[in-house]
Amino acid sequence: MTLQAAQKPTDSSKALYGGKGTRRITVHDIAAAKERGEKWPMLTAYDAMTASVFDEAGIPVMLVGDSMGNCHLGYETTVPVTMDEMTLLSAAVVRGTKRALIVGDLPFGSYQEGPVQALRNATRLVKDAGVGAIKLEGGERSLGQTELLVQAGIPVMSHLGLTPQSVNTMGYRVQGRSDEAAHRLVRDAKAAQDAGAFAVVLELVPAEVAAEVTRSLQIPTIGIGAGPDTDAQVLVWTDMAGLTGGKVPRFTKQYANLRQTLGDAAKAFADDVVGGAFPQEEHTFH
Ligand SMILES: Nc1nc(=O)c2c([nH]1)NC[C@@H]1CN(c3ccc(C(=O)N[C@@H](CCC(=O)O)C(=O)O)cc3)CN21
Ligand SMILES: CC(C)C(=O)C(=O)O
Ligand SMILES: [Mg+2]
Repeated sequence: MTLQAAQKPTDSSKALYGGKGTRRITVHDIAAAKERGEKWPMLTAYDAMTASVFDEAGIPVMLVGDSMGNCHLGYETTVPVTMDEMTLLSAAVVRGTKRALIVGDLPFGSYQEGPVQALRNATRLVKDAGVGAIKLEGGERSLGQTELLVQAGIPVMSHLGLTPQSVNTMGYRVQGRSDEAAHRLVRDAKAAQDAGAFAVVLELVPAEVAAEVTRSLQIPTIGIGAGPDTDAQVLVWTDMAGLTGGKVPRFTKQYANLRQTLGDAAKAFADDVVGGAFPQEEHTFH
């Protein structure tokens, strides 16, 4: 934060979270939040109904993550997710929301061939699904893609550190632990910023490294497993709400236990049907 920004009185009515604004949030609002030194939350969403709940709760930015692969579509990883799946679910999330900036994740194989492929697929998410921005993994390795998209008028969110689309070469390990890897991360982040990215996701990197990247950039950093010093925090919504089955990453905090709640509701319904307690007169037409 610049000294000038620090001394500016904060206008809380403009806040991304808790502010009074009702129109759709844009990347300009994200830049303004960084100027004010405001921290903000981001959640993934994969369907219209859940997205509408988060929109009404005031979540300012939602990511239609390719984590839909393992969290919504039943795949093992994010790798199999297709552009058709991403387009369908992104359109649903856009329809379910009025205020949040919706970011569509470019899935594996939809931008690695080069800038032209990236532009074709990002354009599809903007035109057919209505997203306000797209996200892609990689800093220097995705430079050409980022530049062409920004030139075409599509806001780009970069994603560094653990990039799950590279699970087959990287695994799911903390990134940027060595000095060399930490320097590479700072370089990648600056490259993304110079190419025109409006924000950078930092996934599973040491807190100290995420703090250094955050200090080095003018655009906001969004952490997931990256400690407390990033400008924003993102979680996969099913992890945050306690709906994900099985093991969840240690960086997740569970704010509800939807898996238990939904399972209990299903059992209560089943018990009522089997025992004849549902339907009752008020549920019945004559
Ligand atoms: N449900 C879910 N939550 C996520 O956060 C998430 C996904 N799915 N799918 C896409 C990526 C993959 N992510 C992952 C996957 C595994 C680990 C993991 O196993 N992490 C170890 C730490 C490993 C280490 O210490 O190096 C952990 O115990 O958290 C982390 C992030 C994050 N994303
Ligand atoms: C974890 C976030 C950053 C993501 O890329 C996803 O949900 O796909
Ligand atoms: Mg993703």
